[in-house]
Amino acid sequence: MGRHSRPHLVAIDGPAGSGKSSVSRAVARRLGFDYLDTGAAYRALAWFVLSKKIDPADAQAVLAALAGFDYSIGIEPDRYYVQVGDTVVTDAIREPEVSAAVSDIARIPEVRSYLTSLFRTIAAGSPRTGVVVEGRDITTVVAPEAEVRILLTASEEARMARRSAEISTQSAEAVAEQLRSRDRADSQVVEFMSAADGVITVDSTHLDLEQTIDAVLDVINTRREELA
Ligand SMILES: Nc1ncnc2c1ncn2[C@@H]1O[C@H](COP(=O)(O)OP(=O)(O)OP(=O)(O)O)[C@@H](O)[C@H]1O
Ligand SMILES: Nc1ccn([C@@H]2O[C@H](COP(=O)(O)O)[C@@H](O)[C@H]2O)c(=O)n1
Repeated sequence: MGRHSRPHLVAIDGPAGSGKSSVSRAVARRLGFDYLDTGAAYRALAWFVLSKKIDPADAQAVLAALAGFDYSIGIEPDRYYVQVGDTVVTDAIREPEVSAAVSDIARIPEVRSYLTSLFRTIAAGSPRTGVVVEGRDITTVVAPEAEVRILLTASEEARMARRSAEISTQSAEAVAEQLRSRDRADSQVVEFMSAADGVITVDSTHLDLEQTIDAVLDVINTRREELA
């Protein structure tokens, strides 16, 4: 595919377990777009900080560590990986201790502005015609200019049930409490429970994964027709 001036952006936000990653990746595949998982960078930084025995709540120490944070991510939907230095951390960043530490990292304003500019650089460098970017503040902070902006929601009950179906090493109650407390902490820093002006809500509570992917594709196609 030849170079172009700027890839089209689809911005998707939502709470933990709403289906952002699985839906965004599938949508990117169908559109021939790249897929940028922004939560992976916050998680990778949390992993990096923990690996150095730094307290994630110690903002000064985290910021000092940021200088040595050598991060890379695969944005092709079928070549997804997350790497810090020479270490592939694709699976390690999903471990419960990283999930428990990540909100402390994400509340540090300098971390947010550093990663926001990294996300913009990565998305702008995509050789494809578009990028689906997902996270918590993509529609509002990272890419408020995106052509299509979507808030992907689902009831708390549905999100907990989906997440606990994935995790066999912890009780459903423990998984639910972790999800709830992460959303509570993250909500103090960014707004992702209700849609900002111009952001379209897709509620997947009563949809299965395929239906949700189709609903998001419908929103994208309608919006792109409006803009054409
Ligand atoms: N509409 C849906 N119906 C049923 N299951 C779904 C649906 N959407 C997503 N899932 C499943 O729910 C789980 C959580 O989805 P996913 O990891 O994509 O959420 P997320 O919003 O990226 O979460 P997090 O922010 O915690 O990383 C996955 O197992 C996914 O397959
Ligand atoms: N745009 C974003 C994306 C993520 N975060 C923080 O990272 C955590 C992990 O995100 P997942 O999508 O992988 O669950 C999340 O809990 C937030 O703390 C963020 O702040 N902004």
